[in-house]
Amino acid sequence: MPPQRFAMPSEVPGLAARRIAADILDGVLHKRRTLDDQLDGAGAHPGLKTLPDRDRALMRRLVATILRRLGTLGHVLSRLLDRGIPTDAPRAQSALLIGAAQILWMDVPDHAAVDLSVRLVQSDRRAAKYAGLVNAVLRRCAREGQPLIDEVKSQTLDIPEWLLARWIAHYGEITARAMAVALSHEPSLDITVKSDPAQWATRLHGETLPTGTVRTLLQGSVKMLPGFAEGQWWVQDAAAALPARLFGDVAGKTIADLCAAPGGKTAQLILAGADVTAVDRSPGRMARLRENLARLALEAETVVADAAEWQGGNNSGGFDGILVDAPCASTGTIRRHPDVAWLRQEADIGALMAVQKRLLQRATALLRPGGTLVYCTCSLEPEEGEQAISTLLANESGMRRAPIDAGEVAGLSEILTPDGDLRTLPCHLPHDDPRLGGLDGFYAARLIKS
Ligand SMILES: C[S@@+](CC[C@H](N)C(=O)[O-])C[C@H]1O[C@@H](n2cnc3c(N)ncnc32)[C@H](O)[C@@H]1O
Repeated sequence: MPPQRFAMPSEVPGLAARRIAADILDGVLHKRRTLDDQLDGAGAHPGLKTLPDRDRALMRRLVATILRRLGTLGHVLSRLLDRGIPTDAPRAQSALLIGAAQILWMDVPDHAAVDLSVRLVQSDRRAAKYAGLVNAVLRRCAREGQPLIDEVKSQTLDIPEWLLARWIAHYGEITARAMAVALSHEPSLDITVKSDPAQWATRLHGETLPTGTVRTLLQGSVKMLPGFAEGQWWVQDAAAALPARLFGDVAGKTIADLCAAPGGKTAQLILAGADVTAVDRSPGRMARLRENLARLALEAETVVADAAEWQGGNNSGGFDGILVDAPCASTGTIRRHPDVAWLRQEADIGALMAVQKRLLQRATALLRPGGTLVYCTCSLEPEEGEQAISTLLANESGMRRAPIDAGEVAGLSEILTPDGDLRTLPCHLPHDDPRLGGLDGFYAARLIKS
């Protein structure tokens, strides 16, 4: 945990936000800590509490921008630094990244970006000797940065090589590169509303997507937006809002959501009239689910358990529906969680596949005959999607695929596979303004138990 040195009353405005950004960036790049872990819950950076909402939002955007463009930033800085990025003072490295990201992609005056980064290194014992270097490099970045970005525009430096190679192998070169480009843009804020999307699109200065999601470019704390405190909507990527709809009419049906927290899909199912049992292994995440449902004035039974072992509680005859939104490599969420690209390792996929297989087996057992299983992951990796389902179908003769029709997904046939599964990609739903286009990468399949 960083020392308590953030709320200094006489500090230059904006410096605390940059210092916390630097700590969090160090956490991701050098301690392999996720952004979620450092931004929320028990492990959150203690300085966050001292930041006004506006600075907190700016800090989050700054860190996300750096992680989203890390490969390109590395290229730009290496071209501007004769002897490479200093390795003996991590704060000098983060100050350079923070300064350059603001200059190149954010609406911060260049002189302020340079000044704050210089102050950042000056206040660090090991990095202070690099104040002159940081000043000179960032001034050059303001003058020469854009052409240096253009130099590598056709390359895909912001996606780790191993991951890009997988995407090329599965989706082909053109699609994989389009995915990488889509991931380099700051994403919109996607919202699922309880009712009347058109009205909420107007109130939130956004637009309604064909699937009913409200998409807006508003920034800052979502808690301050109209309708949040009143529980009229929740944040949910447009692609993440699709799997729960694949059950069709769920009014009065029993549905077990086996990996439920923080509850976006649980909320959709309750709102559609289902009697939902929400299961999640993590007590902390389940507490968030309960908090979210309370704000939305929605009710579900909640169970903290390993769903791969769970016996179904009081439901002895089997559930009408089971949703498995399995833990996965999460490579489909890199737009919104850019740390995933740098923290995830290819070796993780095998271990996650084993968990997915156990969850699918249990889900099959918990379903009543004729019941519907929807399996989904926010992963772009076929092992966690298409292959997981073909393995299940090969081993469980009592399960068959119920192909999804384009009419169920607002006519978007491009997001369906030839087998009738859902497969959204970051480059789907293109828009003239790239920030308003794109979807998280999701896979979903619908199966029926005979
Ligand atoms: C992708 S997230 C679920 C997101 C959620 N469905 C939503 O829409 O908000 C995966 C969840 O699975 C939970 N999880 C992982 N392994 C589990 C297991 N064996 N049993 C139950 N939950 C598990 C994690 O704690 C995490 O909350």
